[in-house]
Formats: sequence, structure tokens, C-alpha cells
Amino acid sequence: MKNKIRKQILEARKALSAEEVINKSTKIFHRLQHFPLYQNARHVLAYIDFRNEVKTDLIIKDLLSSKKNVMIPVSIPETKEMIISQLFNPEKELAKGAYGILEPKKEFIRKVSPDDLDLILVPGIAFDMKGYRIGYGGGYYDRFLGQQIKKIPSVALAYDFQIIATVPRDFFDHPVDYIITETRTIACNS
Ligand SMILES: Nc1nc2c(c(=O)[nH]1)N(C=O)[C@@H](CNc1ccc(C(=O)N[C@@H](CCC(=O)O)C(=O)O)cc1)CN2
Ligand SMILES: Nc1ncnc2c1ncn2[C@@H]1O[C@H](COP(=O)(O)OP(=O)(O)OP(=O)(O)O)[C@@H](O)[C@H]1O
Repeated sequence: MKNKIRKQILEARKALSAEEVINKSTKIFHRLQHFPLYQNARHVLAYIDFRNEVKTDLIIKDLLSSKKNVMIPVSIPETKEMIISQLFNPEKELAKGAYGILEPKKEFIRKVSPDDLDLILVPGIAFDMKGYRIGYGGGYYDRFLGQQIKKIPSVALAYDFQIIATVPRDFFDHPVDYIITETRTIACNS
């Protein structure tokens, strides 16, 4: 079931033009900028978008220019775990890593404890209103969110068409707290 939904939504996302991706991502960025959790956050886990995901370049620039701490995930395919690394200069520090996603080059990996974060921005393929999520199937974010000692607020960034009626739930799934799309901000309070 998750596989079928994944395939369907990925097809729709693939069909977006570069212009649509930029327009929608810019709207999502502006909504995020008005969001108090974002305004007050000092340590933010972002992600580096790939394959037509909601773009994060404006967000990362905004955070860095506000002297905030930006972290990004580094995937470890062997264990399907991710470590998080602080990013200072996206132009200089990144190169293609696992799955073709941009990651810090070895010399720029600056490992940070997940407990030092105060906001997590979550990528994904499909979400429901309760915050349940379908990703690429690696379980990276489920493992990561399950690892936390204290609960850190999480905000998914998604296009409207990525919100579906219900995402099938597994015992290891961790719902996100909010979803921001180009037209709405959803509080999942599940
Ligand atoms: N931008 C971004 N970064 C992210 C994620 C994400 O969804 N988006 N992840 C969120 O979890 C993690 C990476 N997870 C991924 C898991 C699988 C595949 C993938 O391409 N899988 C192949 C099949 C397996 C393989 O090639 O080994 C596929 O889908 O065809 C990509 C990313 C960490 N970083
Ligand atoms: N906390 C966990 N401990 C062990 N295995 C887990 C955990 N979370 C998820 N898994 C495993 O990871 C696999 C992927 O789960 P799922 O399809 O829900 O991933 P996803 O949320 O779509 O992927 P991603 O988080 O990488 O975007 C499942 O086979 C599941 O058994």
C-alpha cells in the first residue's frame, strides 16, 4: 500500500516544472517565515532537496543570514541511519553523496547531537492530516525521530498534492507536528 501511494505521488512530483517547484517552494518559505516555531528556533535541521522536493535553498540562506545554526542529514546506507552535520557554507561544503543527495564532503562533517536541535524540517513523499508520512522507504526519519530523548517539534514541507486522506501506519512511524504547503499550515496534533 505504501509502495503504491509512493509511486503515484512521486509521478505527480516528477511532472512539476522547474518553475512550479520554485513558485510553490517560495510560497512555502514565506509561510514558514511567519511561523513562530521557525522564528524562535536557533538550531534547525534542514535537508538538501533533490528530485523536485520542496526546495530549501531560500530557507537555508535565511537561517544562515540570521546567524542561526543549520544542520543537514548525512545518510548512512549500511545502517539506514542518519547523522546530522552543521552547515556553514552550502556553496563550498557540499558534494553528491548517498542516493545522489548533496551532503557535506568528509572534511566538512561537523557532527551535532540530535538533542541540540529545536526544529526539524522534514522532507517526504506523502502525508496525511495527522502527520503520518511516507518517505523513500529507508526508514531514515522514523529511526531518527525515534532516537530523540526530548521531543523536538517537526515541520514537514510539502506540496498540496502530497496531502492524502490516510497514510497506512506502522508501529515505528513518527508523525510530524505540522505540515506547511503552498496554501496552508496544518497542525497535526495527533
Ligand atoms: N532531501 C532529502 N534528504 C534525505 C531524505 C529525503 O527524503 N530527502 N531522506 C529521507 O529518508 C534520507 C535519505 N533517504 C533515501 C532513501 C532511499 C532513497 C532511494 O533513492 N532509494 C532507491 C532504492 C534504493 C537504493 O537505491 O538503494 C529508490 O527510491 O529508487 C533515497 C533517499 C536522508 N536524506
Ligand atoms: N525505528 C526503527 N527501527 C527499526 N527499523 C525501522 C525503524 N523505523 C523504520 N524501520 C524500518 O525501515 C523500513 C522503512 O519504513 P517506511 O517505509 O515507513 O520508510 P519511510 O518513512 O517511507 O522512509 P524514509 O524515512 O527513509 O523517508 C521498514 O522496513 C521498517 O521496518
